[in-house]
Amino acid sequence: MAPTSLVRYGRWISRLKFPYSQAKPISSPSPFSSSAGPYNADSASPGGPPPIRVSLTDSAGRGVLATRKIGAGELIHTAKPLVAHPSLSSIYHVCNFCLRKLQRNANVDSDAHPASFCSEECERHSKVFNNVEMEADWSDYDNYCRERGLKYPLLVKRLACMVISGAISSDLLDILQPSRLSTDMVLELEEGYSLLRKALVNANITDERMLFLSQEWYTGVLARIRINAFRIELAGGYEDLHSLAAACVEAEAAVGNAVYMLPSFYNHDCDPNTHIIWINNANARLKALRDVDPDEELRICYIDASMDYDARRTLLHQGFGFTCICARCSSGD
Ligand SMILES: C[S@@+](CC[C@H](N)C(=O)[O-])C[C@H]1O[C@@H](n2cnc3c(N)ncnc32)[C@H](O)[C@@H]1O
Repeated sequence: MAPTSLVRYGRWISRLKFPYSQAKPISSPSPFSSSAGPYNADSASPGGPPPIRVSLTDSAGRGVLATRKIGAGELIHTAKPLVAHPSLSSIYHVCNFCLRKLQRNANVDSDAHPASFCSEECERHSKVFNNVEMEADWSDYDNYCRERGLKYPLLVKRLACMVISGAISSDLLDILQPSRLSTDMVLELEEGYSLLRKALVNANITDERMLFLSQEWYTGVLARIRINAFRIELAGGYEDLHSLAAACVEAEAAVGNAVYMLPSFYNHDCDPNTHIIWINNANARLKALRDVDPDEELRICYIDASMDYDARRTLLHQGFGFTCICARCSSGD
């Protein structure tokens, strides 16, 4: 059965407010600006929108399909985060907005507030969350994340601050697929929710501005982030595949995590035809790994493809909650 076209790229992109990715002309030097286009949040060639569409697939929900032939190595599109947050171990070393590594002479001594930025531009863009974030004391919440090794609640905290500041609507992520959370998992989230609420109440954020902040909202956002967040490792200037492969082997720990809109619709394949990379900051680049035919689905690999069959299946099941139906898995490789 041919995939049913659900959404043309530009339709929903124009419906949503993008805090990290306001549509700007090409001349705007936003840190998340792509090379072109009025929707430079998720854009590729100067000539128009990316050569993709989001459609229903036969067996893996919605997916991203090529609308024309795409050549190996071609940049399909770029994508700016809807929300990004440095990992706690990187917080003094990367830009609090775009996750770019800070220069050594940046003001990041141990007494400095973690909100360091790589440029005035990033500092200005960060106002969508930073004014609210700076009002609260996050020590208990951050400790809760640190002690449990949790990274996604940091993204929820930032999203909540964006909603409070009026930069985004509280339903921004609703379009994304949520993961199924067990009752035990939901109970575990209660502590994070009450710590987030407490930090904001103590910062005198009014009830009116926190109307959206129910436990249901917190759980729903985390359930979506869990499936759709990307762990960001910067390749730092490596663009070609061989150099990137070498860079990945040497890569330091992730600088942070981010959620995107379009990249969230890419399904997984253990032998992918597309990959997502980050060069200097959280601005993602989706590139074809081989020639792709029109109407062929573009798939990325969510995990380390070099793992064996059993390890891949366990990880995909535990981390993403699905049993992979890709051709490689079907062949038992
Ligand atoms: C990041 S979302 C991708 C977009 C998603 N299909 C949607 O409709 O929004 C990941 C989810 O897509 C589905 N999926 C992705 N790749 C798959 C695969 N190879 N086999 C089966 N399901 C897959 C799973 O439900 C998974 O949890």
